[in-house]
Amino acid sequence: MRLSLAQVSGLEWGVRMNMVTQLTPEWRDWIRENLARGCSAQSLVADMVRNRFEPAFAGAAVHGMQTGMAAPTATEPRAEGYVYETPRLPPGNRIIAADREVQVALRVEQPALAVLDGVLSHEECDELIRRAAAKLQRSTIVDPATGKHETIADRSSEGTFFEINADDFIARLDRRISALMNLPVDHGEGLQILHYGPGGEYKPHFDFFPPGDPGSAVQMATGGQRVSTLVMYLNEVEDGGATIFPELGLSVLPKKGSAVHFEYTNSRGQLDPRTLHGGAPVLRGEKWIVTKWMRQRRYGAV
Ligand SMILES: O=C(O)CCC(=O)C(=O)O
Ligand SMILES: [Fe+2]
Repeated sequence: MRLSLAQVSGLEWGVRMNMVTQLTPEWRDWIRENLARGCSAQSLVADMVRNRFEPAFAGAAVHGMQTGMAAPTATEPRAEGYVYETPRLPPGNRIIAADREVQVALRVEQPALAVLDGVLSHEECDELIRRAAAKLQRSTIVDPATGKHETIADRSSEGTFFEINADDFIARLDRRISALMNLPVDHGEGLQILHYGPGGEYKPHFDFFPPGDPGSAVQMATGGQRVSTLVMYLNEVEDGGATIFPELGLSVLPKKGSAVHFEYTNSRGQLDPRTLHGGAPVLRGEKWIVTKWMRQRRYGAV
């Protein structure tokens, strides 16, 4: 059973400003069939935008299905494409992550996703907010065409980041997160802090770089593709602000010190389109998160 985006996050989410941000099964089939016929992703996105799809959503949907369909071999399940391997996140009800014991609250197998409690202490959450508030800037995303960071309307939040091992406090968190995500510290991008005020949201997107976009090559030149994400919640949100997974009908509600972890690049380099996700609008209060993205290879000097 899959819930539609509208059911997951309220009616204003599915059709926003008269723009469509959800896929019916008919549109899904249309994309799949046209990609199989050899139509370019660009032409499909253009057709969708003419049919009132929100451009960023259309791009993410087409690229997601394209990567999900990419390079299957005779032994792989053709319909789904993505081959699920042993999750990187360690098994068990509790995970010892360097200096802290983390509780697993929920696991999903496909995609490999888990909700984790107690990743950060409340004091650590407060300290991260205090440090970030001092240097907040408007968030940027990677422009698909140029690979440059641009401010866009789809992501109404402010953010800042901390270099890997910036100081003892950040280094301790980087080590803990690396143990939890089961990848070396130097595969990680610097911790990224985001702040959403009332109405702030992050529309559904993929964290991996879409393979067809010219800008992705720029992003992937160092460290390769992103492989997994840990979104940690730094405060309690009065209402709204869930991390939503439209393909799963799953909403993860923010809880101070908890996190959601998901994996989307396997050892073959395939990308899992089921990890489409977004930050639903904050209805009341504010939302602070800190995100860690891990790469296939060494990303930065440590
Ligand atoms: O705000 C959220 O819950 C999701 C954030 C997110 O998707 C990201 O940081 O990549
Ligand atoms: Fe994301």
